[in-house]
Amino acid sequence: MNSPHEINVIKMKDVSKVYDNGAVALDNINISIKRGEFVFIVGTSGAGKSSFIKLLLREITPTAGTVTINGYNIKNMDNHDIPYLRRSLGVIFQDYRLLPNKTVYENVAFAMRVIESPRRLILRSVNSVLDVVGLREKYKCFPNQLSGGEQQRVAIARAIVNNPAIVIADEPTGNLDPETSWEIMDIFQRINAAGTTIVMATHDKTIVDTMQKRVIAIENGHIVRDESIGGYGYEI
Ligand SMILES: Nc1ncnc2c1ncn2[C@@H]1O[C@H](COP(=O)(O)OP(=O)(O)OP(=O)(O)O)[C@@H](O)[C@H]1O
Repeated sequence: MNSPHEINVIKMKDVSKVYDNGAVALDNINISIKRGEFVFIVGTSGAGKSSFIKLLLREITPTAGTVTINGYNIKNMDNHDIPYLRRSLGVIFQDYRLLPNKTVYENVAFAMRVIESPRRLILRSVNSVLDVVGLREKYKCFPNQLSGGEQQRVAIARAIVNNPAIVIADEPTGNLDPETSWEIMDIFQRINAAGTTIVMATHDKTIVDTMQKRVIAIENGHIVRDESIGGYGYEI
């Protein structure tokens, strides 16, 4: 079922994830994230953050309960709905994951080619998102000719080029120095201000404490805190 006007773009109801070896990564999680929210996911190592993110990306399915993303129940989806779900999500990782032998332009355009967007639309959209991340002049560069921060900006451009409802970022500033991290956060703020929901897992205390956004803290597979304006909450 696709309900693009649903207010909750992410919903987890009584969700548990138990891996094959018996490890309980998530235990009875209940959350709703509304369209346009900016949410930090925090927690100590092994708390369950990656499992939470993997559920959102449908890399794993819940052992129990229901995960609904942009109106799709990720567990019992029709095959023809899967590309639509993917299109409603933009994903950014700590290690950028760019294609090394493609230029900046081609890395971003690739996300549109795989969904068979028309060439003219690709040209217009890629130029427009390269403007958003401030990399229009570097469109011909290859990833190894860019700094870490620039590579992450390409990854952001690629994540947003298909206009997703939700951007999921897993430790996007984990490899970056503080100043560059703030450049990335400025871009996220702008994307969020334009209406995109952002869910970001992070260990960066300064960023979480400064941004004053919703914070969901996970510990031992449980949500131990969910504050609409929160802080990091852990000593580092
Ligand atoms: N594929 C797997 N098979 C078995 N157990 C797993 C698997 N992935 C994670 N786990 C276990 O599930 C629990 C939660 O792990 P998860 O990776 O979600 O934590 P995390 O909060 O992302 O940690 P980190 O911050 O270190 O990445 C841990 O006890 C982990 O050992």
